[in-house]
Amino acid sequence: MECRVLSIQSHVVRGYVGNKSASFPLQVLGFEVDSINSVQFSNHTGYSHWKGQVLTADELHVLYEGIKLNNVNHYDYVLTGYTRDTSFLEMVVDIVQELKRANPNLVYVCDPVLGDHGSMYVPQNLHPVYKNKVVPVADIITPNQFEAELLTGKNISTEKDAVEVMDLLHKMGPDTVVITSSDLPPRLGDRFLVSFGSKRILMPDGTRTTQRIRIEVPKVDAVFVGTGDLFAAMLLAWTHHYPTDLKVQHILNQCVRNMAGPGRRPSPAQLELRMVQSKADIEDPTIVMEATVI
Ligand SMILES: Nc1ncnc2c1ncn2[C@@H]1O[C@H](COP(=O)(O)OP(=O)(O)O)[C@@H](O)[C@H]1O
Ligand code: PXP
Repeated sequence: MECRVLSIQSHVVRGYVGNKSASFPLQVLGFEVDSINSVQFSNHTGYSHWKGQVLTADELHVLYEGIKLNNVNHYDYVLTGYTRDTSFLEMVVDIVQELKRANPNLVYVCDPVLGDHGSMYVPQNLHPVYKNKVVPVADIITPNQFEAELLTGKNISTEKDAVEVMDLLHKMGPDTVVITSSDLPPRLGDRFLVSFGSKRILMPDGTRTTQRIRIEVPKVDAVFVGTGDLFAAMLLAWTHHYPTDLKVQHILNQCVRNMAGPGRRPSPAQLELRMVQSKADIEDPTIVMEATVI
């Protein structure tokens, strides 16, 4: 059956971030993707120069009205990433709420793109909008450590802190929280990357429980931009196909490990392609990694 995603993220002429990183892998996995470009930039903002346009809230509204007038505003998922404008982000919240009223089963996957490694790469005034308006309507969020700390006001220096931060994020709204990367010391050695996942689950007897995992995967010795966007898209895809499988993060990370042979640095495009392999393909028991229930 058709599964349709409304993806509101950046577009870049050169490179793979935002919709350029998320749409094609989702399409390969069988999703229909309707994309709205929150910005159209020459390249991502990590370059020395970048130029382009930012879509305003009014322009977003016009596009959404067009979809609505044709009565094709029926979505199973909304996926959002990079935005630069507060009123645009507020309009996204209005759209998500309206789409949820039309389809109460709609799942909103939000990558709260604010920054990384201690510095913001979007305007500061987006922070309160994510915290007070966007996160409360999201079902799945994928902050990195810096974003999780900003949203909760709590630093993560230990695994216990990470659990507390994920609990605080659950209290703000989302049932699924993934801290996609952290600076915590890996148990397997410093060439690994530590991330966390937490899911609030309604049990058959009506009680609620929280399942949490810590994942360590081999770190590729390079810095990527657009991996967060790709990650959020693939989390959407794999949680859709395997709704009860908490190992989704583990599976995704295996893809990254798979394409990184010794001494090889994958390009973002390769990374993108490897992340859409089938589940059977990527479950390779010879790969050294650790996923622990915490
Ligand atoms: N250097 C790396 N080595 C291995 N995997 C990586 C690396 N960088 C990113 N990833 C993968 O991409 C995911 C998202 O990356 P992250 O840097 O946390 O996102 P963001 O861009 O939002 O900060 C990680 O969970 C991991 O699976
Ligand atoms: C235009 C644009 N989109 C998206 C991103 C997000 O990239 P990532 O997936 O690495 O968080 C960035 C980060 O610089 C960006 O400049």
